[in-house]
Amino acid sequence: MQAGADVVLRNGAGDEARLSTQGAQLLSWQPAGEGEQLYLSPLSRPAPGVAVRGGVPVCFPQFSERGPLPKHGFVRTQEWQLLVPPVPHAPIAEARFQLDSSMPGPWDRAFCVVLVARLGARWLELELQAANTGRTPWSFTAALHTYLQVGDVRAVRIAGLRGLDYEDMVGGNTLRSETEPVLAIADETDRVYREAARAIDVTEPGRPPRHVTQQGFRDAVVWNPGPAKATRLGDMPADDWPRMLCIEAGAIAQPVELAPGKTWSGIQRIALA
Ligand SMILES: O=P(O)(O)OC[C@H]1O[C@@H](O)[C@H](O)[C@@H](O)[C@@H]1O
Repeated sequence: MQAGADVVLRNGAGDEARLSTQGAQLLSWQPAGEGEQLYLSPLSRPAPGVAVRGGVPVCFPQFSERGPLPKHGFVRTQEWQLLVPPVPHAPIAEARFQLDSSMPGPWDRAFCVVLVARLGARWLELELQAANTGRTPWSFTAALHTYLQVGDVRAVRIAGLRGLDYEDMVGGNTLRSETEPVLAIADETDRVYREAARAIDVTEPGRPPRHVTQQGFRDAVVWNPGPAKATRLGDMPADDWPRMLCIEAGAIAQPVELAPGKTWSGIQRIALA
């Protein structure tokens, strides 16, 4: 069964992005004159309630398995409402999606989440807003789970993480400190870098460098399943692991507490050099 409707953003510079109303998930970003920037698994079969492997899934109100809800929360498999459709050829094309607790779901909190996608010339920004529309406080963790498309992850260099503490989920969940000025990926990597306020630069031969910044989100995740885990994912070709690299903006190590009537916002922006 078909899931979600496509929403296309086109700006005056000729850049294009495509999102789905299922999960308000960004699926494609193609700046004018450049190739596709996001990885989307050819084995992903969109269907109601099924997560799509690739693009930018929105993880809310739970990151990964750090709580009782389904992994990465439930909004990535829900149908969102397109609030403001994009205006074609504007200098910055924008679309706005919303999901709230008026529909019964697995989380008994009164909430409203909004995802704003903004497409500028050679940059793309996603903003996640969360509002407590009820009378009792609640807390959440969240992430914008960005799958960058890369030629070969083993040739990619990731700069900007040195000096940060990170939770190493591959190395038995230990807390370590990043000593490398530049990170290279050779095998499974699954790390939550804390207080990642600095820019992360992703460079590889034959592609313009990608400059990833974030606001509101305190943590950043670097994830690649590596060859062994990739064979167990089921919705991605096993030999595609070198073609993707997740650089995620997250509110993870310290859950965000939201009082009644309050709103939180977090942004991830990717710019091509
Ligand atoms: O397979 P999923 O549910 O989309 O999750 C993918 C990965 O998402 C990452 O954010 C997590 O750090 C990994 O631990 C996890 O495996």
